Amino acid sequence: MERRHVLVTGGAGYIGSHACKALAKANYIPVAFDNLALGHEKAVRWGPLVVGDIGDGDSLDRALAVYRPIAVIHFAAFAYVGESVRDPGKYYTNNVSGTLSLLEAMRRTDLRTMVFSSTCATYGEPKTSPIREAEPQAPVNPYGRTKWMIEQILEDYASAYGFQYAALRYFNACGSDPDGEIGEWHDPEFHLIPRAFMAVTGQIPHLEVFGDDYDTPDGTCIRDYIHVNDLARAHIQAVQYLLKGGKNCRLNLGTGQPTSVMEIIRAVERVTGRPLPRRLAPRRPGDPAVLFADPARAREVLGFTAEIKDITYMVQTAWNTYIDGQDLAQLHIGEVFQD
Ligand SMILES: NC(=O)c1ccc[n+]([C@@H]2O[C@H](COP(=O)([O-])OP(=O)(O)OC[C@H]3O[C@@H](n4cnc5c(N)ncnc54)[C@H](O)[C@@H]3O)[C@@H](O)[C@H]2O)c1
Ligand SMILES: O=c1ccn([C@@H]2O[C@H](COP(=O)(O)OP(=O)(O)O[C@H]3O[C@H](CO)[C@H](O)[C@H](O)[C@H]3O)[C@@H](O)[C@H]2O)c(=O)[nH]1
Repeated sequence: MERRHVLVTGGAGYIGSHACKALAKANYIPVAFDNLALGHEKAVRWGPLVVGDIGDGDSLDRALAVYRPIAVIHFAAFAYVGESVRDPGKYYTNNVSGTLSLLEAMRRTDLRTMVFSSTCATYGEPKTSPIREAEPQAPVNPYGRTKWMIEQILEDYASAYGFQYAALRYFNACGSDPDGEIGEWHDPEFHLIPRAFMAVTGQIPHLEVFGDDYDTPDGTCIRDYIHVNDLARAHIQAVQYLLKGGKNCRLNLGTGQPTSVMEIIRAVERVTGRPLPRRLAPRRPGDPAVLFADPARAREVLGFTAEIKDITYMVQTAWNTYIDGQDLAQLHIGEVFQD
């Protein structure tokens, strides 16, 4: 059968590049559309890279005309919670206006199928976990609000223009390609597991543990860590579900398994075989004590269940592709990881 194209905005980024690899394995041709603001050319290895901005309608029109994709998986966004509080304009412009520009380009070519990267940050600080999709949407920062706004825009585009969408609310993406071809290469990096590696390797003097007096068994925050390959697979299942005429949906993507910051710290020490220098720091504003998914709906709707449950394995895959700050700077200019 002819291999069909899928446009992957943000395809040079962390989750997007893993999705591209999974798409190619599933016999699609992933077309990465990325402005390389935060992504890496070297992470695009399974299909063409179009260097363009989702805010640029002409660039999108050209890519859609050349590749005629059957669907769009939309990862491109800024996703730093703290930065979104300091500079909300940057987030509303890139995430919300950028998505509107993309949706309008899709309308111009009569392409109406989108899988969208949403986040559990749309729930804000829910009173209880596991979190079901019906929980109130109450984001507590501009980043989360941009994602919730986009979900509502998608609903309006579905009603008025016949768009089909799946908004996938990820919990904490982690780990990397078990083959070691791509990894989580963020600069700057604020996520717990790569920050822990930075402390283990001396890139930073110590990991700050944001609070140990939460109402949790060991006092540290609890999250739901889902492996990036499981996330990638969920996106392909969502594309296939929509193309078969599946109903529009908003789904949690998590394992449903609660893991504390201390449990991550111990996994990092086990995997690296080194002590993790750490220091207690004040609670990070806006951090809920406990956040984990009820994954039942994604199973019912997409038939999706996260396969990787072992946190040590998740951390191991991340460690295998960890790149320190200096090499990461080189990755931007393409001097390492030659094909
Ligand atoms: N990492 C997580 O734990 C997590 C959790 C929930 C949701 N998400 C969402 O998943 C998506 C991907 O996250 P990630 O961790 O892979 O981030 P990432 O920064 O690694 O990838 C985002 C990519 O989008 C590109 N991009 C940004 N703005 C663009 C624009 N205007 N035009 C074209 N390209 C643009 C960047 O260059 C980058 O390659 C984001 O939408 C994020 O909000 C991530
Ligand atoms: O240096 C650190 C970094 C994190 N943490 C703790 O580790 C846990 C995980 O923190 P991350 O920053 O790795 O991720 P978040 O839980 O803040 O994730 C949120 O922000 C992400 C955006 O990057 C996603 O949108 C995700 O859905 C949303 O819940 C939190 O309890 C945090 O307090 C530390 O103790 N020290």
